[in-house]
Amino acid sequence: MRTVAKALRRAAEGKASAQAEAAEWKLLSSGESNGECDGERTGNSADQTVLSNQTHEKSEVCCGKNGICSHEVLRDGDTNYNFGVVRNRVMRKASFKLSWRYKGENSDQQKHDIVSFEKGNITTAERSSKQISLKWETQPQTVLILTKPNSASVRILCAEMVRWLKEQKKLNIVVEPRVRVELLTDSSYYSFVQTWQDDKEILLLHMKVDLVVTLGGDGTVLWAASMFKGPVPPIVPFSLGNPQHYSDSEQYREYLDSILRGPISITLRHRLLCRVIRDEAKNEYEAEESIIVLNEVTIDRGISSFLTNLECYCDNSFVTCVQGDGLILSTTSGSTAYSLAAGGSMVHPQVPGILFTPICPHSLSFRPLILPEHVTLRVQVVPFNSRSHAWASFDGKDRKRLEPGDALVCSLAPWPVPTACQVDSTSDFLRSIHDGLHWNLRKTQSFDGPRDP
Ligand SMILES: NC(=O)c1ccc[n+]([C@@H]2O[C@H](COP(=O)([O-])OP(=O)(O)OC[C@H]3O[C@@H](n4cnc5c(N)ncnc54)[C@H](O)[C@@H]3O)[C@@H](O)[C@H]2O)c1
Ligand SMILES: Nc1ncnc2c1ncn2[C@@H]1O[C@H](COP(=O)(O)OP(=O)(O)OP(=O)(O)O)[C@@H](O)[C@H]1O
Repeated sequence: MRTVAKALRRAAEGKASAQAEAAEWKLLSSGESNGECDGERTGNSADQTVLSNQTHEKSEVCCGKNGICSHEVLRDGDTNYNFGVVRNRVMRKASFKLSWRYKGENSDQQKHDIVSFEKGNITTAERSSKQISLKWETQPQTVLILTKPNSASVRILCAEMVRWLKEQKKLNIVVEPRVRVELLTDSSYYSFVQTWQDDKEILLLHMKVDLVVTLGGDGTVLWAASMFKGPVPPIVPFSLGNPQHYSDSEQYREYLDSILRGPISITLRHRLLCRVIRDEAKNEYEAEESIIVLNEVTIDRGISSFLTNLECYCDNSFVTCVQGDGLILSTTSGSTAYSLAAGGSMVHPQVPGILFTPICPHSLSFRPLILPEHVTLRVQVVPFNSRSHAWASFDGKDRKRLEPGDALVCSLAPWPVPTACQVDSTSDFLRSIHDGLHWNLRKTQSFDGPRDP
């Protein structure tokens, strides 16, 4: 009973702490933080074009009741190549507006009433065909390109794309330090490409980058999302496995052109905010740094041969005790990844919810669950009856050891990952399960044979 009471208290504290963290990020984004945004200017070394965290003087976030707006007021650098060298010219980061789009309608009509109580009758608004659309209000200026390492074809495509975006679209290009070195090894032409020197600068990327392009597979999108611990700019994933993008360079140019012009159909992919709370912590504020995942957080037995023994709570309610190889708490985007392999349902990424999927439970009746988006989940390694410790891993990375009594608290993060669609959310989801997973592929039954009279 003591464990239960303690866990319930911590679940409530966990939610408060996540909300506090969201508020902190809002402050950071609006430039009212304790000065972290206003760090010292990063020097512009001769051979390296670097980002500075000083460029973000002030940002305004404009979230009207109808739709979601983004306006960031930034201070520009003196050249196109370096952020934050001169602090006296004000530039707007490309702003955009999100609105619900209805099938057959091109207008910007927005509708937010999901439930209506007119004349005492409860009705729900028709919302099955909603597609979120992103419309640029000012032109994007800065693109971050992230690439899968060790791939010759990605490297070639990246060099070609950087050149085209710079020469034809006059955009500022930011890449990872590794990629800048690769580009400069190919040619000194690429010296205009920007990067960062210090990992702390990555924390401010969301204020400088209008668009992220990923060249790779799902793992590269996960990598891109993991770089943004708060708000995420729209991501345009170029999937290596998708011949549509790669058959010739004309096609990717056309696609990028349409993205830069807008409007773009996007999928808002929810993420999970996870915190590890050690048994000895006196309160939630002693939690370790939170981690945000796009696919899932997994608590498993690692190399131990013993069953994990995990006590699970959803808000104030006891859910169950997992005795098996472990548990996956997945987003709907992650539902087609590890959770699927463990028997979870595939869920459209726009469905708000958290998947609760056991890994090899030693029970005949443990079916996976899908819980609503607003809950806080708490998974504790049972303090007294566990034969071993457990391991938490985040999007398949960053494993953390959980001792008996340690807990993982997880809820939906306030910063989704907006990804550009090829067609629209639903077509893209269906195509990914057909092409990527060969869902329900079966030899067509032959025509000749027995029939109903
Ligand atoms: N048994 C399993 O299926 C299993 C085991 C471990 C990890 N994973 C998944 O791998 C992910 C990490 O990906 P990685 O690329 O860094 O590792 P990786 O290189 O080992 O690739 C894992 C595979 O999962 C696919 N994948 C990742 N996210 C997906 C998604 N949302 N929908 C459909 N397929 C997806 C990738 O395309 C890749 O083919 C983890 O988040 C986890 O979901 C799956
Ligand atoms: N920019 C990056 N820096 C470091 N690691 C990266 C980067 N981009 C991707 N990775 C890692 O490389 C691995 C493979 O990436 P990715 O999944 O994109 O390629 P893939 O496995 O060939 O694609 P697919 O999804 O088609 O199977 C992933 O584990 C990912 O975390």
